[in-house]
Amino acid sequence: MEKETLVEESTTSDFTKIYIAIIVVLVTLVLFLIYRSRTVSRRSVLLTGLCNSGKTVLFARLVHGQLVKTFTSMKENAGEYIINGSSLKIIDIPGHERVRDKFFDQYKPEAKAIVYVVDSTLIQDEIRDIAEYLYNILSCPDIANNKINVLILCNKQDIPASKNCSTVKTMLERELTTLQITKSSQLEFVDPKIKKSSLLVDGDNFQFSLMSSIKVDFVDCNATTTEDGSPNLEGLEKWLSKIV
Ligand SMILES: Nc1nc2c(ncn2[C@@H]2O[C@H](COP(=O)(O)OP(=O)(O)OP(=O)(O)O)[C@@H](O)[C@H]2O)c(=O)[nH]1
Repeated sequence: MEKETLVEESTTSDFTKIYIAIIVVLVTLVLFLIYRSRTVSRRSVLLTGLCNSGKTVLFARLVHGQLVKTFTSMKENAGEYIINGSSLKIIDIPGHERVRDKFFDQYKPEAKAIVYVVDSTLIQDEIRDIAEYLYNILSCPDIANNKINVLILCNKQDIPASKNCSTVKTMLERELTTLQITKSSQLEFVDPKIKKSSLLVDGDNFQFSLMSSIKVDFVDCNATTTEDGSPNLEGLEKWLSKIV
């Protein structure tokens, strides 16, 4: 009789162990599925920059391998770019001030990298706007926290008045130095504790190399719009092949 009770007890405890194991596996599976559904896979390259910098021409060159006639976009363009046997999704974000933040916010969760296109012929006249939009991108927590790489693409190098990428870099560093001082003092006025969050780098002098979580590269480019002119996308394509 005693033996029977012992056998019964051990069978019951075996069943309990199996039940617990099944529950643990099910809970883990459910948690994993919830985690998977919340993590968006990052495989998009966002083409950003002011109006007329050349994003749509570049998009058409990369995605369709051809030259297109463009006009100011108010909607995004999206397409696949194949490189080294893999594919990246290229998203051309319109540069118009009224819509660019909306589209940037919509696509930043899937960004693997950001290409910031600059019209190198207008850098002197547009430096404030160019630096301000770039500041907004670089100070975006989603971009810094996910260590998203950024390429500053100095476009329209076929035009003699254009500045090359090392001049563009120097001009942007100077402007971003001013910008982060202005932004941080404005914020300090509102709340001294949030001053630090507005700085792109520690210290007053901004340099791209001092940014701790975002790597910023520079390359020259021309997406050339004439039928007979050959484009130069070599630097851009090399960079894309590294991040794919
Ligand atoms: N010469 C020259 N012109 C270019 C180059 N890339 C673009 N363009 C011209 O610049 C103008 C603007 O090009 P888009 O590609 O429409 O500019 P975008 O950045 O998409 O502009 P939005 O749609 O307003 O954001 C067009 O007239 C293009 O033909 C280039 O490398 N060289």
